[in-house]
Amino acid sequence: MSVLVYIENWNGKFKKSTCELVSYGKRLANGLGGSLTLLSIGRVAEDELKNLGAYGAGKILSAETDAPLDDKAYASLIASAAQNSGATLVVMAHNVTGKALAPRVAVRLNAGLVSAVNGLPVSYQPFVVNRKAFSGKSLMQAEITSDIKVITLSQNTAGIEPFAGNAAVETMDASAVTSGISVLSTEVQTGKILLSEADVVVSGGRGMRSADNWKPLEELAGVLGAATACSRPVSDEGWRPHHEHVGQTGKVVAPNLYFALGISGAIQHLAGISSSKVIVAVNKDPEAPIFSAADYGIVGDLQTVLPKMTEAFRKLKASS
Ligand SMILES: Cc1cc2nc3c(=O)[nH]c(=O)nc-3n(C[C@H](O)[C@H](O)[C@H](O)COP(=O)(O)OP(=O)(O)OC[C@H]3O[C@@H](n4cnc5c(N)ncnc54)[C@H](O)[C@@H]3O)c2cc1C
Repeated sequence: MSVLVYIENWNGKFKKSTCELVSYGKRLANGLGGSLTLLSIGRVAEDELKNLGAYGAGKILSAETDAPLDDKAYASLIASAAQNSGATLVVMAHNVTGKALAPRVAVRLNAGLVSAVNGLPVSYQPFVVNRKAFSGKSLMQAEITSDIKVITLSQNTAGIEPFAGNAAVETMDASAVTSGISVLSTEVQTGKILLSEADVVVSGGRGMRSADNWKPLEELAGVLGAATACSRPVSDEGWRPHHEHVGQTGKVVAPNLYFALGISGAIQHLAGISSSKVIVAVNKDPEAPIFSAADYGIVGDLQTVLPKMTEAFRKLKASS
């Protein structure tokens, strides 16, 4: 049973999450006793593609096109690559792109689809996976019984395992990509760390008390090179812009480090941060639910804890 992994690029570059996806694909292929093929769509330099050899990539199909990301066209390319490479398992990231493409690919391949998969399968035969359910509050097991299967992997749930190997890049004909979309203009956000891509996120809740108190949080974010975020009531109050709101009805983030400052830890907030690798919570209430989700917790008042944290990180950075 061979595996096809769709690898998304951002302006011709891959991210750490791509390495996790490739390494995951390799482990799946090993578990199934088959081979791994990667598919890249867009313009990516050969060296960037070959770097993925260190994570288990053997064969990489590079479909070079300048067409904009168009779900219909991309899904058709991924389905063709799966058919041509004989893949019976297609894997994508559980991000905005993967969530849009996976159902289209599954329909084209007449495949069963399970999204938001958590880590490696529970068993390969039958093919059973854990997936996040109830906004990430619990895990459910799902079996895919169709011959061809499609899954999307939740970020930071499989880890990265290095593999020794060289990747061979093959060009795939992308002339079939005829997009029904033409991009009229693009506005690139500059100077700020994008929340969805940030490695570190510093997030504030109603415990920050008011819009005027945000300076210390921004200072901590500045020292850490982090993106800033907030809970929903904070953006509803207008203390912070809506695009910073994280959770079930806001952005889903998956940083390596998430600071929850004055956030109670409601299930709707946790839904947006459950893929974070390490969660640090600061709250004055020792019974706050956020402490059950956090890896590290500080019980204390933000007004005293936050400046001390910033100072400590500043010193650490200066000495390293
Ligand atoms: C359908 C639906 C969808 C929702 N979607 C979202 C969503 O996407 N994202 C989201 O965030 N919420 C969402 N909510 C709201 C959610 O239920 C919670 O109300 C919200 O997350 C609480 O925000 P908070 O933790 O900032 O505020 P609170 O619950 O008020 O918590 C504030 C915390 O700060 C602590 N605190 C207060 N002062 C200090 C201090 N000086 N120092 C340290 N700690 C202090 C308190 O102990 C408390 O734990 C949704 C709700 C519904 C019904």
